[in-house]
Amino acid sequence: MSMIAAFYGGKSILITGATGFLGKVLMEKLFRTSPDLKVIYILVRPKAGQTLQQRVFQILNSKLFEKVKEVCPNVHEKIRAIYADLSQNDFAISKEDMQELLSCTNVIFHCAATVRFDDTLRHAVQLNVTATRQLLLMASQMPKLEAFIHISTAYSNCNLKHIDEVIYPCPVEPKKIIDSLEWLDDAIIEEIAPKLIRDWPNIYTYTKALGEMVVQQESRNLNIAIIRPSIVGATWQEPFPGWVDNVNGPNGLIIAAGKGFLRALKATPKAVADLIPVDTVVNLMLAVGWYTAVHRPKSTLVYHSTSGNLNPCNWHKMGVQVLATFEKIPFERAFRRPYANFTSNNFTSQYWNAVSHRAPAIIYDCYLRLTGRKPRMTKLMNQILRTVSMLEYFINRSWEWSTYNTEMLMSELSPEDQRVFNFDVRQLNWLEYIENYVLGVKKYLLKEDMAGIPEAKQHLKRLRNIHYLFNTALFLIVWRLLIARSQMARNVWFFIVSFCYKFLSYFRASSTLKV
Ligand SMILES: CCCCCCCCCCCCCCCCCCCCCCCCCCCCCC(=O)SCCNC(=O)CCNC(=O)[C@H](O)C(C)(C)COP(=O)(O)OP(=O)(O)OC[C@H]1O[C@@H](n2cnc3c(N)ncnc32)[C@H](O)[C@@H]1OP(=O)(O)O
Ligand SMILES: NC(=O)C1=CN([C@@H]2O[C@H](COP(=O)(O)OP(=O)(O)OC[C@H]3O[C@@H](n4cnc5c(N)ncnc54)[C@H](OP(=O)(O)O)[C@@H]3O)[C@@H](O)[C@H]2O)C=CC1
Repeated sequence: MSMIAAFYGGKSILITGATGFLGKVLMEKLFRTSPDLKVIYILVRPKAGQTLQQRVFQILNSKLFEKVKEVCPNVHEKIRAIYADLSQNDFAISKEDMQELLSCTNVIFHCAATVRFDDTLRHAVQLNVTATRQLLLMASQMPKLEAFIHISTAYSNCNLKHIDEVIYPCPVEPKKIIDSLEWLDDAIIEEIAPKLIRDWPNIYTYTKALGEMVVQQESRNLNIAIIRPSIVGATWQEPFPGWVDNVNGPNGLIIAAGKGFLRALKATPKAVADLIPVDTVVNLMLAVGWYTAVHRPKSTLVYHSTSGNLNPCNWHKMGVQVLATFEKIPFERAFRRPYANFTSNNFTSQYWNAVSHRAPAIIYDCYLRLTGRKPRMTKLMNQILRTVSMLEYFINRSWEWSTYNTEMLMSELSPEDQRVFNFDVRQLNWLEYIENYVLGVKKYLLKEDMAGIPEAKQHLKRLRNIHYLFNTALFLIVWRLLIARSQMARNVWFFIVSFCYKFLSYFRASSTLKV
């Protein structure tokens, strides 16, 4: 019997960010392994014209939840969506809902955040810092609360090279920042933002670091733990391999590469690609929830959910496997054949951007214009290059994350819990994982049918022929222009032609002699 699964039985669990990538997988696993849990409260806002109920309905009816519905047929009754906007005072939760949350919650998983790298400082602080403080305040008024699990990121201290499982202080107190944002206007905030974030690469990682400090300062006598995942990727094993549902992090790049838009990347091939499957992170979260509630560690423990320390894979290996998978299972209607260069040199990277990205986009847009259609490729390419430039920081560096607490927890689990809540990334086979990942992107993100693979392969063959034809024509045009203008080029040309002619004559003569 799994002790962790039993622990969540009969519990009321509050999840923020349940509609996000991590949150959905967390709910799925909770319902599947502890179907006798009492209720999962989720704080949700209406979005994209959908009501709360419609959003929950959509999640529960997705492929991700197919197994859950077998194990826990009354899952609809066990999920209680509460209207909340985490960027508002008191989260804009009604009095009655707040009362219920305060009196019933046993465990909190705080996943909600803005993960955009370019968010405004005001919004990112509201969500990643102030909302965390507000939730901690609520938690301190919950008499039945046993554990508060805060999800941060392994990159919250990416200004350091070696990162321990401790909370590092930020140069400016979070409280000072929260207070000053109340009276500063937006223009001034954006002006001071670069000075505040110093050597953090973006507002996201900086505000996540502030969020951790808030957790430390406002922990009161709560049982709190912090989990820091690195780059969260598709599911490894559960509920099935390769599930993924948004374009963040590597996902968007895999699409861009598979569709042939992205053919060069400024990356350091030997740098560690610290990906961690989302189900591994969720298993660790549930184990940490149990451990924090049952063992009540004296201080706030930080757990790294990273792979580089235990089972490293670098960007070169990852890139090669991604490309190999595109060969086997290509994406449909690719713009160009998937191919890529990793370069760590600025100049070469600019060159590849011009030749491999911008030029084909401009040529294609000319073609669209000539055929009376609206040009769109240059805009799309600019968008992709902007995204890539935001991610470049993370694919050109390596970090060392210590994992003492995570390993300690692994050793505390019973063999059954180690199996059901496996977060031992040493067992991960990267090649298999990446193949399933790319397949998952194709199936669950692009919604492409496997039956379309032969046609996709045909399309790639056509693209290869167009590529050869285009290159040959380009070569001949350039050469013809050179010959017209330069004596030197003409001499070289005559030399090559006469050499070929002599070679052919010799070859013909020797074969005639043999006969
Ligand atoms: C010797 C070597 C030889 C090598 C040979 C082999 C070479 C092989 C090479 C293979 C080529 C490459 C293959 C790929 C291999 C894998 C590469 C993986 C690289 C992975 C890099 C990952 C780095 C992640 C770092 C994460 C660190 C922190 C982790 C976290 O804690 S949190 C989660 C991270 N958060 C995010 O990822 C959010 C990032 N996104 C943003 O901040 C914003 O979206 C934005 C990028 C700033 C863009 O903002 P905009 O307002 O301009 O646009 P908007 O958001 O509205 O989106 C516009 C459209 O763009 C789409 N889009 C969004 N994100 C991405 C994305 N990541 N990739 C692609 N496209 C994206 C979005 O969907 C919109 O589309 P539309 O709706 O159609 O308009
Ligand atoms: N994905 C990754 O690679 C990594 C993620 N993390 C951390 O994991 C956590 C979850 O990330 P992930 O699931 O990927 O992110 P997503 O962007 O997929 O999910 C974010 C969640 O936060 C919710 N949210 C955002 N703003 C509000 C708001 N104002 N009110 C209510 N809810 C809000 C979103 O709700 P809605 O659906 O309404 O937008 C969504 O449910 C975050 O704390 C992130 O920092 C850490 C390391 C890596």
